[in-house]
Amino acid sequence: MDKQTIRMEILTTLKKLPKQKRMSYNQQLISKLINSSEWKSSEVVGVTLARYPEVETEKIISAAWDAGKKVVIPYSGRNRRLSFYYYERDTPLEESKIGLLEPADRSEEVPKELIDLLIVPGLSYSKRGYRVGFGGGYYDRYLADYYGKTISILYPFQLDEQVEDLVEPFDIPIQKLFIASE
Ligand SMILES: Nc1nc2c(c(=O)[nH]1)N(C=O)[C@@H](CNc1ccc(C(=O)N[C@@H](CCC(=O)O)C(=O)O)cc1)CN2
Ligand SMILES: Nc1ncnc2c1ncn2[C@@H]1O[C@H](COP(=O)(O)OP(=O)(O)OP(=O)(O)O)[C@@H](O)[C@H]1O
Repeated sequence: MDKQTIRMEILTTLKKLPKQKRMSYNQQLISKLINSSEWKSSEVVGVTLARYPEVETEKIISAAWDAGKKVVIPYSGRNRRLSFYYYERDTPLEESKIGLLEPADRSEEVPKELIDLLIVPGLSYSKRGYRVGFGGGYYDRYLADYYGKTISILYPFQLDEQVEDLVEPFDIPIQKLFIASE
């Protein structure tokens, strides 16, 4: 199976997921996350503004703010380069070409050395933390010289050892996966 097929299959499954199930998974993930040492030891957390049917991140962002952490969100720039910016309740956003919400004011990029924890989005993962994302390699490029902590949060069906067969030299595994249980 190739990456494109995996992407389509997982997107289909995500879209079919009943609301109740989705809510219960999200609940589990947020509690696993906020009880983790990775979370507790981080002051600056990088996270995406997830869009349906991705795994939700809204409550993670609120939890970070409530815990007094700073949140940074990505902008997908030229040459598939990500840059991160502080995100607060009143931060102006704009819609990207593919419909993601991204920071409108990009005058002050947050250097990657300041980001303690990156919550990396993806569609499918192997146990070792290799991932298939939306394509583009934005995160692979960013992670190539990122030395902070990386985690991903996922629903049980997003774990797939077939991802191991698709690992390419530029792929960088996520350090820790938080997986909702059935
Ligand atoms: N919610 C969310 N935000 C995220 C990601 C994600 O997976 N989820 N990303 C995870 O990586 C980055 C953005 N990923 C992207 C992946 C593909 C394309 C894309 O297909 N772009 C079109 C058009 C771009 C252009 O014309 O330059 C293309 O490449 O054809 C854009 C961004 C950062 N933000
Ligand atoms: N460090 C890097 N330097 C240059 N090109 C890279 C690097 N990492 C990945 N790439 C390129 O980016 C593309 C990666 O696409 P892939 O389908 O693996 O993306 P993905 O991991 O699913 O997406 P994303 O990381 O955006 O969520 C490949 O074409 C690869 O050549």
